[in-house]
Amino acid sequence: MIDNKIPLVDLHRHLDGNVRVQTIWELGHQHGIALPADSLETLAPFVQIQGKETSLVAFLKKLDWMVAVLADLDAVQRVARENVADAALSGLDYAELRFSPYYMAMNHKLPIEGVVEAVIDGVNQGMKDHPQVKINLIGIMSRSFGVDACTAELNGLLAHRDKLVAIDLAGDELGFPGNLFNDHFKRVRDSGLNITVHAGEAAGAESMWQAIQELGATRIGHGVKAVQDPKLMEYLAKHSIGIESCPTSNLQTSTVKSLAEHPLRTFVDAGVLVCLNTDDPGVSNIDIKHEYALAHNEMGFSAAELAKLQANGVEMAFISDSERKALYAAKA
Ligand SMILES: O=c1[nH]cnc2c1ncn2[C@@H]1O[C@H](CO)[C@@H](O)[C@H]1O
Ligand SMILES: [Zn+2]
Repeated sequence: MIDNKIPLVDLHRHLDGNVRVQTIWELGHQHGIALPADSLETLAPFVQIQGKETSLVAFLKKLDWMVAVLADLDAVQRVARENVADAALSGLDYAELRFSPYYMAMNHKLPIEGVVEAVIDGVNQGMKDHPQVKINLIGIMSRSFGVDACTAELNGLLAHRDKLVAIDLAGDELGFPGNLFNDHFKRVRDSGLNITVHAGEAAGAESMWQAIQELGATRIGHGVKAVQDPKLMEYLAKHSIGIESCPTSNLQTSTVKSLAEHPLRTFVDAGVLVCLNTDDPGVSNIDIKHEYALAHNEMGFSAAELAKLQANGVEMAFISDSERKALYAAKA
């Protein structure tokens, strides 16, 4: 299902949505944090989706235990390091790991900038241990905690601007629309970082227009609702706005009722640049190969079409052309 001549990438992957159940268990015990279950087996359903949730916000609750155990910066570093190991083990050549330092810091009042540094350190250690995978980091502003929290979060992220490739906006899209964050993204544009925004997931196509035209997004996370707006579809194709598609996540958040309703095929037919991603692999209990298998077995994509999706991911990556060439060269 995977073309071995094309680099395998995952561009939409939350580091704080990928904490191992075992790690939650160990950190909880190490730091005396009361967990909701008394064995690994009974803990899993609290942090992994069973079937599907009724909404995005319900899905996002599963991540809460993943950050509840981040009692100190060592814990943050460990989780970042393990994320690189997980990416390597799942066969990825390149991944963009995104994380929300405010969300990771808030339970134990860790310093936001310290969390950013601990993530960077952990990822660097992970890359030393697993040199077959190259990682870049995307900083997230978690919109669910409001405008001021996002300002503090952005301050912490921009202090390490040179260690990031982009900034994202994630969380409760319906409750906290993108226009609340216009000023934040003005700062991001001034910093020169790339911009990707979660949009058209819980809210409609208008949220994607806002992300592109006002926030300056050049990639969109999910973008499921674009298919309701033919003008937007045309715009996405014409301007090569990349869609980071995450089919399993879309099912589990009830963004789509079934895979038959998933817009991946519509994007491809309309000439929109789109790639496959995991979103929150720990919460969904999947890896990237699962998404390719799903597209093949349940959504009718041929091997050639999967290869195109795989290559789209490389094209959409926030890397230079020489880095893109190096990724391909390593596969030759
Ligand atoms: O699928 C998603 N849609 C929107 N927000 C998400 C999704 N997955 C995780 N987060 C959000 O990203 C931050 C942690 O990286 C948290 O704000 C979490 O709620
Ligand atoms: Zn996401």
